[in-house]
Amino acid sequence: MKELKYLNKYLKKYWVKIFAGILITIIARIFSLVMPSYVNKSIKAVENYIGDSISKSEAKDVLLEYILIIVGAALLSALFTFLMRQMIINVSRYIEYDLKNEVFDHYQFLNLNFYKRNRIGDLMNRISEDVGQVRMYAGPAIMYGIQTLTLFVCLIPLMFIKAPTIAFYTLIPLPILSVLIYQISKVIHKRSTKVQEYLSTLSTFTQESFSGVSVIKAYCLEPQINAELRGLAKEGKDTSMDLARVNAWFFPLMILLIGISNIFVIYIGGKQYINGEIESIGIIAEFILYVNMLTWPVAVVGWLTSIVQRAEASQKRINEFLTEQPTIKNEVLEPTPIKGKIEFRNVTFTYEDTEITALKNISFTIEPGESVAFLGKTGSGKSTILDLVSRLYDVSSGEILIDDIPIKKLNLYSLRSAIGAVPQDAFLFSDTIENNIRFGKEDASIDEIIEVAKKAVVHENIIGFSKQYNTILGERGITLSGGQKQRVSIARALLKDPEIYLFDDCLSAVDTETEEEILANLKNASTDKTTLIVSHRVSSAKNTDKIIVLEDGSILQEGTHEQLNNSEGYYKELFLDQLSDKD
Ligand SMILES: Nc1ncnc2c1ncn2[C@@H]1O[C@H](COP(=O)(O)OP(=O)(O)OP(=O)(O)O)[C@@H](O)[C@H]1O
Repeated sequence: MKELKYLNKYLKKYWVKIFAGILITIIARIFSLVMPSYVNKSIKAVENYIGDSISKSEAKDVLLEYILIIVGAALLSALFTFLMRQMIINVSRYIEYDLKNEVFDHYQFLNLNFYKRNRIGDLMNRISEDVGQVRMYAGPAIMYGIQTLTLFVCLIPLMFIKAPTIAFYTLIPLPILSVLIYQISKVIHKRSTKVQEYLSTLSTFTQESFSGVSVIKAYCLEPQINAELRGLAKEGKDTSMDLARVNAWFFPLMILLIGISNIFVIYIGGKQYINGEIESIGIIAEFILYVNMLTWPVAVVGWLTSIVQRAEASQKRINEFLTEQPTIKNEVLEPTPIKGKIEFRNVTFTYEDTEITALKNISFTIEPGESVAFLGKTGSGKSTILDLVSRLYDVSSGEILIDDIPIKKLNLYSLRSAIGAVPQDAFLFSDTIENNIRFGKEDASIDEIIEVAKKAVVHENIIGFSKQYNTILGERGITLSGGQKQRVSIARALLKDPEIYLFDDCLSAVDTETEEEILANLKNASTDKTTLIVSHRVSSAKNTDKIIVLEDGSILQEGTHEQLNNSEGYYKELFLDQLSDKD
């Protein structure tokens, strides 16, 4: 229960509802206890009539009164049971909602490293499956727990008062039932976890097969994929059958043990009646009803134990993530305005997970409003520089200053709000094109969106779609070409109108003519903005104020297009190469 203590704050938050729910549960149970004793009384009244102790009309009156009491108590019990579910089950839904929000909010705060260390499927599982298991503790477990406790506390003494011998024999099979249900629940849990695991393997496999269908077709891999799927399906069938087999024991076992209890009641009760130890046969009927009332709660004891164990395991998994602290923290609460000067002082950066030192003792300064291009072979560290400017990572040694202030002394949100980043793999949400661009500025008008789309040279493409800016992208809609995606992503950054632009090789998928048009527009849009452009093409770099060529994490060359073109080296070779390609 150590891990589940985490939920106490939510239980406190909803204590009034929970308390009311508990009271209502107790009342509902007490009303349900009325019926068996009135069934007994009714049978006794019939016996009295048969034995001529009361007249027919007296018997009729008494029976009518008892029936009304039974019906009234049943209705009240039903009403309170309804209210009980409304209270306690609703609370568990509120807690589930709060916990999901808390976990999701926390995920948002964690660094990129966290996402690299953990699989997306696992993150999703903890927020859905695990929170669902925890809800079972916060709702049904509390509800059934109170219900069972109330019933035990009220009913068992009552049974012993009414007929101790029958009560003793009736109760013998019930603890056995409880233990058996607990054991079965444990096996069910183990096997259903296996089924869950299998389902996630199957969905990953099918999702990959559908996403990679063009590769599968091109390489004629259909027979292999089918064979693999058949293998998986057989595994799935076997695990599900295992689960079904153990599930099948649940109800027969319950019925068997109720049956045994009922036989005890009839046998022992019958014997006692014959011997005159109990005054009416009605008591046997009353006890049969008690047995049936007790069966589910007794079974629930075993079930609840396994629910609580599962919830504990799930909360442990949730807590593992909730206690994870982001390494990149905002340490400055008040907003810090950003002008756009960027300085790297002897910056070295090593990725923790791969231990690759992507930048080695790099220094450079970019003045506000300057544009700088970063060139170099793949893996030379260009994108890493941009990630460090956004403070997606903190440097391993050295220092980054923005407007002459160490980056850690800036408000993280002010910094990121002042940056318009266009990543290498443009990511677009499964939403309309309009909303994807609006991401850059939530209150932007459609005219503003069209204006930036024009600057990113994607407007013509968009109006070519039948639904134009309302075209849905992604799985539910159309797939944009690589170049179109990049340009929508550029439009999004332009709409943000930030102080610093970070363009990470974001024109690689557009032809050189469009590239030039976009670059000219970007130049106009970003005259007073600090602009960092990562590229493999000289065409993207030649009009910038400065070019930095990287090699293996170090600066190889630095200067303007003219300066670098007039000296031998990587840049000049690249320029000549690309010039001849263009020709
Ligand atoms: N998130 C990451 N985790 C671990 N290692 C990384 C990560 N990103 C990049 N690296 C490694 O750091 C080095 C520099 O990568 P970076 O992406 O900065 O290069 P790049 O010059 O932008 O390359 P490209 O031109 O291919 O985009 C590479 O060796 C790469 O494998």
